[in-house]
Amino acid sequence: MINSMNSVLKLAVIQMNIEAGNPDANYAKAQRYLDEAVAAESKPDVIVLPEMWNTGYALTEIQQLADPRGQRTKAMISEFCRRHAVNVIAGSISEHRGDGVTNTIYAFDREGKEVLEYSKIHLFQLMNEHLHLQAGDAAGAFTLESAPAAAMICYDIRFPELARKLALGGAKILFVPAEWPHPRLHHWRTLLQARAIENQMYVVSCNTVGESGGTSFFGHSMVIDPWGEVLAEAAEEETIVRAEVDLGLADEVRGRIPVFSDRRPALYE
Ligand SMILES: O=C(O)CCC(=O)C(=O)O
Repeated sequence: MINSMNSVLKLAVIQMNIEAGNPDANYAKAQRYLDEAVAAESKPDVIVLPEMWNTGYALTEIQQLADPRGQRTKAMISEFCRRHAVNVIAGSISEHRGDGVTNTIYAFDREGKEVLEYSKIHLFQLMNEHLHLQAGDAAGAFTLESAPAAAMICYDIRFPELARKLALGGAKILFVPAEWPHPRLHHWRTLLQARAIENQMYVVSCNTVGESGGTSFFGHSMVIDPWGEVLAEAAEEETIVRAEVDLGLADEVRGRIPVFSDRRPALYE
């Protein structure tokens, strides 16, 4: 466990191609990448998966394909976390909740205990999410090894109010699983860096790669520090992005430029 004396975390971000409409293939691939991530000499503390990694954007079949109450995903990830004593931000999956399907992140700690369930609250109309998915109704704050952390999903990063709320709640690191496509690479990079700089926190994004239904996903998963420096960035192929972060830097940056205490919310909220 980390504490105030040890806030360094090794990250492994799994940037993978997802086969739309083929959960069995995607669960098998995710398992292979998880195994590869922990096999490294420098074992990660936290592993991150991308958005909708079980089904991809097979939205017209999503009712049949989504994981009922997330049971298959939760069993697989929880067991993996326990076996390897590692935290996993299980990207997001399509979860069937009985009355509809949500785009939901789970996070599990080193004991295999679920510490976060967050369903995407802003559905992306350009890709018809609003026609097939139910939006969540709560923000994604959680605790990662004693530190305040948060998660948002893909399109959510266009809503700075959400990231600010999570940062005001104390989050020092924000995880962003995504399936973000061409041609908006400059939006992706700029928005992620902006969320890191304005909220003085780490941003860890995990995008997909490959083609699906005429849409091309560009990868470029990124680890950005609270100054906005890019510590690691993938290209457009499948890969595991590895980086080390020190959550103490968020406190240091917040101390040097006291954005939070300088806010004048009465004038603009
Ligand atoms: O906001 C964007 O440009 C992309 C968002 C997106 O692809 C998503 O939320 O799935």
